[in-house]
Amino acid sequence: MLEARRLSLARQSRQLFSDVSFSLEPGHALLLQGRNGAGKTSMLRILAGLARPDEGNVCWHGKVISQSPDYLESLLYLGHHAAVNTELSPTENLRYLCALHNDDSASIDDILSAVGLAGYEDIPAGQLSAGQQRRIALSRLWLSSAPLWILDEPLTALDVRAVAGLERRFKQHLEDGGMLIVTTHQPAILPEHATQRLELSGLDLEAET
Ligand SMILES: Nc1ncnc2c1ncn2[C@@H]1O[C@H](COP(=O)(O)OP(=O)(O)OP(=O)(O)O)[C@@H](O)[C@H]1O
Repeated sequence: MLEARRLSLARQSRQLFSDVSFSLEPGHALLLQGRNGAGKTSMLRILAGLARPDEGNVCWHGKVISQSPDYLESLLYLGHHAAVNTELSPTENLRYLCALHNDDSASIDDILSAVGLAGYEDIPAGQLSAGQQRRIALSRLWLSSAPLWILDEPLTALDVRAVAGLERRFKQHLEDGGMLIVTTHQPAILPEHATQRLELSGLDLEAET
């Protein structure tokens, strides 16, 4: 189980969020919402252990994540600019990812087909469209066995078919007992019954309206 305990963060003398707590159980998703600049990415980075809050902490199975050596192995984090080597083809990018995940069993062709890149396997990623490059990055979701996925705007640049494929992958991950924390402007992609919502108001932004 993942627990956020009384998280607070200020940036550029603005309080982004204050005293935020939640817990996430296996099989459940958390949808993080809020307008531009509200602090969603900042929150995701804290939950992934990439940044520290001003106050509060994040616990994984009851232990603070900085003292939980297995946390990073349990986590798949995909940021805004998910890493894709633009000089390598989709197949080569996936070979590299397989090596990273110590996975020699994955069928690269099957994964590329699942993410809709059949026919583009051997073209350098730099010559592919933004959405096709995004699909390469998202193929990590087919490779990883990490129980906790933290994804920052994963649907950016994706077309309707790719979004549908991702929706199926999310559903399967949750049914397998995985957990998902995600920011997206298309909340319908998440199963309603297994999803909790957390709205970040970007506290001082409220005063601007
Ligand atoms: N490392 C940093 N140093 C200073 N300010 C930062 C830093 N990271 C984020 N901020 C500021 O914190 C605020 C929240 O940024 P954040 O990226 O978390 O928002 P967001 O909700 O993800 O926005 P968007 O929907 O536009 O992606 C912004 O005003 C941003 O300028």
